[in-house]
Amino acid sequence: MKPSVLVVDDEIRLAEVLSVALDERGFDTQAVGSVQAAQEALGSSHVDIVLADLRMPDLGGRDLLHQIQETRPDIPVIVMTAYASVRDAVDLVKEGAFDYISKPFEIDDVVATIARALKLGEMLKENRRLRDELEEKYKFENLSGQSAVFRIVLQQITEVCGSRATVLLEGESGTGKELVARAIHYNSPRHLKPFVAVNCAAIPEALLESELFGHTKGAFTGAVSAREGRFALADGGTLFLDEIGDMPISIQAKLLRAIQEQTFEPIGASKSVSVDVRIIAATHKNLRKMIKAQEFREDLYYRLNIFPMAIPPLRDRAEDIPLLASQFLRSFAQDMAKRLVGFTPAAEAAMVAYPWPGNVRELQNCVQRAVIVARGASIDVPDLPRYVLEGQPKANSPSKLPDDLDAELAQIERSFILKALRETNGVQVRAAERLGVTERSLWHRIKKLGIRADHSFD
Ligand SMILES: Nc1ncnc2c1ncn2[C@@H]1O[C@H](COP(=O)(O)OP(=O)(O)OP(=O)(O)O)[C@@H](O)[C@H]1O
Repeated sequence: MKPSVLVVDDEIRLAEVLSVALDERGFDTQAVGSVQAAQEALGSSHVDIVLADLRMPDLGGRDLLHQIQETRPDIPVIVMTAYASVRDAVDLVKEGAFDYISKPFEIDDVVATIARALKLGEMLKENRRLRDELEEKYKFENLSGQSAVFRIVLQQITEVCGSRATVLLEGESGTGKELVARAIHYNSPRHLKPFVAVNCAAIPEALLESELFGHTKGAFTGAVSAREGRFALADGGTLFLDEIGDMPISIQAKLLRAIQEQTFEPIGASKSVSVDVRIIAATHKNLRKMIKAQEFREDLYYRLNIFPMAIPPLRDRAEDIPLLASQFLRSFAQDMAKRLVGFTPAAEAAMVAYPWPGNVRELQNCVQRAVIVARGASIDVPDLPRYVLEGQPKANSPSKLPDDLDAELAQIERSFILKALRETNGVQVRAAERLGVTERSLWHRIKKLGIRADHSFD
């Protein structure tokens, strides 16, 4: 396809002459006489490059440049100007125009400038494609779950994503905290700026301060050159501090100041650096307990805990397991080019009943493995890792296979729940505690199994 050029000049004759000359050089050119006409052309046809006259009587080249930057940032704009206005054209280049050409111009110069702009345009389009892909990946529709507890999470993301509020995500490992953090960022006004993640548990204490705040050249042995920290890299965007509970107490004061005042000194620097960074922190540890044990600063906790979100463990939203599992199945089967239609009811029941201590990550790994080993059209019980099945309370005689696994598992679950209710005189909070599940999870199971509240529990 020929590269398409839009020429905008109120002296329409000039625009047309240029257009003919460019067409002869292999371009597909349109000539229009005003900014409004240019906007229409941009809206209705394919345009790679815009050549706009700086001065036009109604809206000028500057207005058009700004509009294109807003709406079509991947289209480079070349400004055409009379010699007397070169200064203004230079200003427009500073404001983001690709280049300027001064009238009267040689057509070869124009073609050379367009060729350079096209290269840039291709790069911008590629960047945009990558960014769209990334945004698509973290759009929060990609956070799957329809259970009531998970809907609360989705609702909270909607509430908080538009603001700059610090978010504290609390939840077990593998529950999706990082995915939630990304969903908040990519749905916030900061989405075009970086999302920078730091796993505080994975970086040795001696390096963490420099990793976060950067250092000057020679600040310490080994600092052979200056390095920007993650705070500076996240400027304008979001800094995700994962495993904040593992942040050494020695760095917590500096972190608190950086969050509070949005300034910090890189190691070895005498001047402060100012940034504009939104913080999302995550932890699987109980920070309140850590405060009591003097392992976490209380002031930092309050600063982080502006908008707390509890990300539920998978066992508390067991009704989401089939949905998540089939999504993972589809994606892994596609990656491995395998034809798999789904799970057998028995395999699904086994997954729903397993408590998934590693949460969604563990489920994802389990499905991946099952997709690899599956030989039939559906994933069946033997395709699941043994631990998923062994995670179930064992049947009376493990060597005897049940004829109906679903019914067998339901029966086992039912008898344990009844036993727990009996031992706690029907007090569900205490029965849930005994069974190591939340009250909500127990309630769902009671409902699913049809255990009546007035049951005698025998
Ligand atoms: N609701 C969800 N829908 C789809 N995929 C999910 C969901 N929650 C988590 N995942 C997937 O599960 C995996 C673990 O999620 P993530 O890394 O966000 O968890 P985490 O809580 O940050 O874990 P850790 O505390 O161990 O860092 C990821 O591959 C993620 O894509």
